[in-house]
Amino acid sequence: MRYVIGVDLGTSAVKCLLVSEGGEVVASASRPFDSMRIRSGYSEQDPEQWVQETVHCLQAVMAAAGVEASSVDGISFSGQMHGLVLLDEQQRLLRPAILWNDTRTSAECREIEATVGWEHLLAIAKNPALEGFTLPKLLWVRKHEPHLYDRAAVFLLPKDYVRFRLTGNIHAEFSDAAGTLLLDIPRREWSRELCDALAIDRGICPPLVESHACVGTLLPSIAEATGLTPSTPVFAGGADNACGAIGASVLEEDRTLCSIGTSGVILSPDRRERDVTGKLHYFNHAVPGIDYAMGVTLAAGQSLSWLRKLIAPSQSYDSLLAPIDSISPGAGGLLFTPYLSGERTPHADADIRGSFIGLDVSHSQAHMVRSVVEGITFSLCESLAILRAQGKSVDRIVSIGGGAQSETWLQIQADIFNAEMVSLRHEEGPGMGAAMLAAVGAGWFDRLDECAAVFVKWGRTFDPHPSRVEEYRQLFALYKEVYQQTESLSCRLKRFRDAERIQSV
Ligand SMILES: Nc1ncnc2c1ncn2[C@@H]1O[C@H](COP(=O)(O)OP(=O)(O)O)[C@@H](O)[C@H]1O
Ligand SMILES: O=C(CO)[C@@H](O)[C@H](O)COP(=O)(O)O
Repeated sequence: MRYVIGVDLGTSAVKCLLVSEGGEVVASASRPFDSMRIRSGYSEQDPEQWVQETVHCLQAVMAAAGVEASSVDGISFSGQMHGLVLLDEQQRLLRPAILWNDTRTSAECREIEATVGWEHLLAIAKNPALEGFTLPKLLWVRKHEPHLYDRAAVFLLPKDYVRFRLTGNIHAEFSDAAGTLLLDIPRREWSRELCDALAIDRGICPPLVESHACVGTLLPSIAEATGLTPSTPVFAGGADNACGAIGASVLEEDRTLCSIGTSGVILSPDRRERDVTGKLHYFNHAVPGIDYAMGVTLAAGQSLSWLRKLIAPSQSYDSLLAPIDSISPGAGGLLFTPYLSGERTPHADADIRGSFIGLDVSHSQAHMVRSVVEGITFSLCESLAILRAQGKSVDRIVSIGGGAQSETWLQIQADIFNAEMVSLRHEEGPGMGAAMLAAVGAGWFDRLDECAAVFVKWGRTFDPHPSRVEEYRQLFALYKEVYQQTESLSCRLKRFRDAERIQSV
């Protein structure tokens, strides 16, 4: 039997999967990370911790599976998007990584828009300047930490840094590069025009390769630490949302994905540039020749993990969600907006913050949990509504991520989205897409759709229930008003939030 390994560098953890030729997960391992939030809006992680925990997980899957190291035909990666990792001439880290959910860069976003122009930016990078993207972070470091910026020789995205440390080779691939705002998406090259306009040395951008390209083999020290052989081929991989889509067989325009991890995503492949108006993100897929449109809720699963940590830290997600099944849509008149770290879609607003509206003395913990689950799903429904308004008919959605582990939540997704929800038989997350990129890179299959036909195994289907669809239609209209009503309040509360504080989440 032959195997491949998919590594998913998530925000809350790294997960490694050892996958057989039949697409079965033979062994898996996961190790959690913390994020550092030294101020409101800041979010950083230590890239060294990513490397250590990845090596630990690789060692754990090899030990658990007990397979010959020589039977592993390749490793590939999926990773949290947009994070900035800066290296000096000696390829040493200059500072902690600034993550996708860090929103300190509003001033830099305005600077990019003013210098490049909105239309021009959309023509080249296909996206507006958003705080989470990599380019504004680079400009922030240049402005606030010039002593570090001056020493920067190259920037990397999170999974590309881990892959570099495992192979010694520096690369980026298109699906993640698209989320930097420095890629000329139509030309598939780092944008000379954007670099020149913003006075960025194009030499700081890493060389670009395809997602299934072989970029080297394991360093001897890594092979020894993990139990793999130094000749194991390593393939570039993709952005976590692209890999999540691959692992769920969302490869063509007729499919749509809902992913609820730390963030939440509605993603649909696109060959026609239906949305390059900046309402949704528009990125290269890790599937050759196709792009995708995507809307992002910054704190999706994170809103639930935040609530659990506050009110029931010892409860599992399963037991936290068990009582919400007996509560009706609308959680007894309680609405939640998940803007815990600002928002991206449909409100590109770093200053908005979340709210519970309608708290009543009769509300229990279960009402709060249900309203958080509903609020996250309403937020994703706003992205879905944009896709539908652009003419995409969405009747069936594949649901992945931590949020797809709960049947109650899957039914709520069906009722709020008014679409049939399909889960995967084994919810493995984007690591499966990474394993599939390794399987194609290793030559097991010529194309990802051929691989998907073998690897992707469907789970249960959840149909929308007409009466609940109607109730949620009415609640969704109220939910959408909460942003309008709280926007100015959130803005005026900002100076109180900005009081410095140190915490880890
Ligand atoms: N059993 C569960 N039921 C419902 N939600 C869950 C469950 N397990 C995890 N989650 C949600 O999924 C989130 C983690 O999803 P995951 O895909 O593992 O995250 P990431 O890839 O961003 O690190 C948690 O924050 C939580 O909100
Ligand atoms: O910023 C985005 C997409 O634009 C996020 O989706 C990150 O890619 C993090 O993903 P998760 O850790 O939630 O999977």
